[in-house]
Amino acid sequence: MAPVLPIIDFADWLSPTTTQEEKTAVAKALVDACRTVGFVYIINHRVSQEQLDDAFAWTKKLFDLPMEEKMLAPHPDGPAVHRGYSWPGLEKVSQVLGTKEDDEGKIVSELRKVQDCKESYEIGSEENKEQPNVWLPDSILPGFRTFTTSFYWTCWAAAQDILRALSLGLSLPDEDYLLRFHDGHNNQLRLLHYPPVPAKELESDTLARMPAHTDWSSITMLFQDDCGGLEVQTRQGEFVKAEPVKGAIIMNIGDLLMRWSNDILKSNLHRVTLPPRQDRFTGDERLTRARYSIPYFVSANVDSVIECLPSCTDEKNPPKYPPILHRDYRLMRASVQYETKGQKPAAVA
Ligand SMILES: O=C(O)CCC(=O)C(=O)O
Ligand SMILES: [Fe+2]
Repeated sequence: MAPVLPIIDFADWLSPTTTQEEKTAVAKALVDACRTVGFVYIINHRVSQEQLDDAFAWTKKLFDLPMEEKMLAPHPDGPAVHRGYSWPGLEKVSQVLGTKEDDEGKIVSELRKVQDCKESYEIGSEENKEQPNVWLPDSILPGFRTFTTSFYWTCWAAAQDILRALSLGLSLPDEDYLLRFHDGHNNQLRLLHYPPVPAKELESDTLARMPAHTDWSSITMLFQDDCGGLEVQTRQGEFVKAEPVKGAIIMNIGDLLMRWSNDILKSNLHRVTLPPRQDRFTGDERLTRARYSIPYFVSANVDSVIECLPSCTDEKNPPKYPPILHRDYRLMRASVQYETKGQKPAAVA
């Protein structure tokens, strides 16, 4: 079945003989898709299949380690630093489900009770002093640090093409406009593992892989394995499957760029749920397959002032949001997601 999200081919963007018209066509197609569904597949980008295969192999090796070893690089307590290993249940992607009336008729927030069934490991630039990396001792997984820090910069090379194409497609004053707010040191490479779970737990919402959420980044680039389960909400409100396409980047707009573009580019809800095909289940319990994915979140420098982009406002469309320092925006978002105080997984408590 053909994927339902738009496919943007970057071959023309990257070719040394490309004309300005061809580049503009790629950029306009990208921005058109980002104005509606906010998610696209990007093919013929700079991240080779070999690099991707290696990245998934390292991801599997990491999560195959025993819990005690993974916990030698624990995610720090609280929302300020987002690095290292998060054990299943630590991160709650969407804590406030909505509102409901309590017994006295007062409107209160409905907090989620479902545990997220995933583990993750976050890596940033080694030069980012505000977000220091949390590494395993090298003897536990020799080569992991070297590979992942180099893969971080490979992803950044592909991200720069996308930021340039977005600047051109949005008719910003020049192609490097958005890049000037992004030096690459504030991005985040995330390795994700969703262990096998009984399908009925996901069907009955007692467990979740990743509930519906939007990303906070400027853009996110996601690599997924062939398990499936990622779904994206369209503007009509229905969730459609973002089927695995080998080697493709799934690129989406994050909340920061939506705000920055005066809501012209859309940051849409997405979630990870049951793998779509029956052959993804094994055994009596209908265990789902394990799933691995690798998102790369691209964010502006923390000292950037995020103020409506010049081509996204005119007399009829004044800026909807006041300027905000990116550091303040990030802290505001992180404090909702990570609230831990000394929690540890049962196995290492
Ligand atoms: O695992 C996936 O495919 C999606 C991950 C995701 O949406 C996220 O980490 O924000
Ligand atoms: Fe996401």
